[in-house]
Amino acid sequence: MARPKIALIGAGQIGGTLAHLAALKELGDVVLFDIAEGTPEGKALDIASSGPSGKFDATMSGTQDYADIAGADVCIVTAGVARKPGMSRDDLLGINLKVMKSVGEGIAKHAPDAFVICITNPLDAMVWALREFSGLPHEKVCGMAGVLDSARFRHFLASEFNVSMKDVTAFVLGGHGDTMVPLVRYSTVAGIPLPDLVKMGWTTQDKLDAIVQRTRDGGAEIVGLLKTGSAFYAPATSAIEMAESYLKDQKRVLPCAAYVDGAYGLNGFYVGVPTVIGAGGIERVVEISMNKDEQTMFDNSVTAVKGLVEACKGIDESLA
Ligand SMILES: NC(=O)C1=CN([C@@H]2O[C@H](COP(=O)(O)OP(=O)(O)OC[C@H]3O[C@@H](n4cnc5c(N)ncnc54)[C@H](O)[C@@H]3O)[C@@H](O)[C@H]2O)C=CC1
Ligand SMILES: O=C([O-])CC(=O)C(=O)O
Repeated sequence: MARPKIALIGAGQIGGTLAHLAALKELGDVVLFDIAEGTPEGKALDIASSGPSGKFDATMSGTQDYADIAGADVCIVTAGVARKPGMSRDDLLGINLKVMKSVGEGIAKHAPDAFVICITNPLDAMVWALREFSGLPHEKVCGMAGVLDSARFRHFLASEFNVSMKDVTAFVLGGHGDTMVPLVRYSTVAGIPLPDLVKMGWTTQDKLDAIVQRTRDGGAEIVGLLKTGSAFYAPATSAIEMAESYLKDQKRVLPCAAYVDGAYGLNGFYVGVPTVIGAGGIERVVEISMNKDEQTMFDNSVTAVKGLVEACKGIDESLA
């Protein structure tokens, strides 16, 4: 059977890391697409040359021509601009919306059967716009954010408790912005919910609150440290987890920005929710019950994303 084809639209920091991870995990052959001449070709050659020592079989190529993504099984989109210190993700909306238009049209023309994972920020509005521009089925277009935000939460919790990250579960829902919703009640160590761990004296409510806030600020913390761009190792690893679940029909339960139509009282809206990812794409949106506080936080986050979607419609009339 032929290897799957993975098209990476954007060959910058995340795109290059995605290509390397896809190769090391032998998920398929990789095509890197970027408007910056030489960048995708150079990264493809560099990663391909790591194959003999990395011990993988995968072809790598770089291109500026959308025709080369033809027949891709998965497209992961990182094309656009990343923020710098002092900026919010939302400041990227105008510039990255234009990029989503050309990417959406390119995918629609050359890889209409692909499972598309958008990473470009501001994530929830960009994945909505990318779906609109591409016209692909909603279940085949999603956004990566919840896996990353949950991974950060798990990392901080594991450090606090001095336990393996493997035994920590966490769910972060809502939009990928300041209003994201780390769900403490649904986050556990070996199945024990965090509120119980506070009662058991493993940590204090104040420390847990600080970890929740650090999770919300996780992207900005790294932007402040790097100064020239934003996080890329963890974002790429998170998207690869989603791509792998699709390609291998693993049916992983992963939080991602998915089209929600009916669940959570939403009618046709992209926001971070738990999903099942398998060969059908987003096969299911998992609706969990929320208490009053959680619902209020989720509603605030939905309102923030709605504002960004409206801003997109104001910029590009074809979206209105
Ligand atoms: N959803 C999430 O959780 C996260 C999202 N991000 C976002 O991902 C995006 C990419 O981040 P990085 O890879 O660090 O940025 P980067 O600047 O390293 O790479 C972006 C690449 O996109 C290319 N590009 C620009 N316009 C293009 C177009 N029209 N067509 C094709 N390629 C184009 C650029 O030449 C550049 O190589 C940013 O918007 C960033 O904010 C970053 C981290 C996490
Ligand atoms: O913070 C940023 O600009 C990039 C991002 O979305 C993240 O790392 O969570």
